[in-house]
Amino acid sequence: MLTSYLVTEWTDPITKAKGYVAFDSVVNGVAGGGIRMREGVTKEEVQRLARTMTLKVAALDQPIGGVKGGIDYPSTAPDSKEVLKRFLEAHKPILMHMWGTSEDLGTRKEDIEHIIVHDLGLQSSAEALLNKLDNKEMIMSNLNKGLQLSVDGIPIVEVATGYGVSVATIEAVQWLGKDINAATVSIQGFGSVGATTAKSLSKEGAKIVAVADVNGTIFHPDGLDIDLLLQAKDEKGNIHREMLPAEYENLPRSAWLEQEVDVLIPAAIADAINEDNQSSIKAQLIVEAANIPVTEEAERILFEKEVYVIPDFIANSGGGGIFGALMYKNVSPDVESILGYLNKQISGATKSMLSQSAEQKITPRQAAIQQLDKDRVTLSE
Ligand SMILES: NC(=O)c1ccc[n+]([C@@H]2O[C@H](COP(=O)([O-])OP(=O)(O)OC[C@H]3O[C@@H](n4cnc5c(N)ncnc54)[C@H](O)[C@@H]3O)[C@@H](O)[C@H]2O)c1
Repeated sequence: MLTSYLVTEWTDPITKAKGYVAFDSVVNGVAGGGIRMREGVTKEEVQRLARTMTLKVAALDQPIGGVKGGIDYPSTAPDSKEVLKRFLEAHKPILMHMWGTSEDLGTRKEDIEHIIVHDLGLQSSAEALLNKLDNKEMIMSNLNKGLQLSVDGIPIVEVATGYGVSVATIEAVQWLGKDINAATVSIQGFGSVGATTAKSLSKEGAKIVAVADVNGTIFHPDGLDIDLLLQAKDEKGNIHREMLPAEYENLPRSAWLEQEVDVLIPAAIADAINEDNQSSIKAQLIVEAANIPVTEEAERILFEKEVYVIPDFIANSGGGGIFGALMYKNVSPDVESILGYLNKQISGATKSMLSQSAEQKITPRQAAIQQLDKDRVTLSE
């Protein structure tokens, strides 16, 4: 049973939806982490996600703890923004003093920022974190400038997560003695993380042969045209099949996992790879773009079969890394500096994690945790 530093439980007075905020750790009185909205989210899932946040902020050397919010409600419901608003209103005191937040699965940064600034009257969704800094005004101005940047029309926070996943993938593929230009990839999820990962990896020359969204897997052995998929996707990450070429095959939702590819990238749900389906995996490398997409037991079994999992708190740290870069690392608010910082950070962490994993015959996750500051990540089970 996972224990957290602090957990709130909330019930929406109108829909009766449940919501949770789990602080896994608090450093300097504050913690950072996004809000997930999905039907079926449990307190335990939120606590596990908060644990990942503790590891992520420690890996990025940010002076904050790890927290996560979760609302058990369908993000596609017409009143989902109203539910999100009531959840944020109820947590206003925590947002003012302890919790810097952002988006996650099923929520959008613009919606969260809009509610926090316009409805709650705070300065920013990162207010609690900014209040701890001496030069708050200057950093807030850099943060606002940085967060407004975009690449090819896609907001930098989204681009950065996918970019970071692709940096970790390239390092790991090289470590396995392969070239990214010759690598084939299958991705679960085509929302903000899956789509930007696909875009970034295809730019680097990888061949994305399969992409799954909630409606099934789209497959083509010669590789999918990612720009076309991006045009065919809506803001929830649903791909409109009628906009795709007839030769693209429509396979069941689970087919993404079974493909003969070099790399699998789960970029959607928790526990996507588990004890029951891990035996169908043919890839040698799994890069966790989603949070907690591989169960502990599946990871252990796969490692025995020399299938390596690059952990979420290294691979998908790019989005959170931007906040850290602009708030704590003095990185200037332009695309080149931000992506350059993330590249150095994530490729360095991936390389040293993999060499320690090989040297000590431990999983990449165990190696990465060993490399973190013990005081930050002494976790209670
Ligand atoms: N958004 C971020 O900044 C961010 C950063 C780091 C990690 N993450 C993690 O990445 C994951 C995805 O987040 P997102 O923001 O891209 O979500 P999103 O809501 O934008 O997209 C989710 C995608 O997954 C697909 N999907 C949902 N259920 C599925 C299923 N059962 N099978 C196949 N596909 C399914 C949806 O169709 C959609 O394409 C989450 O685990 C999240 O915690 C998000």
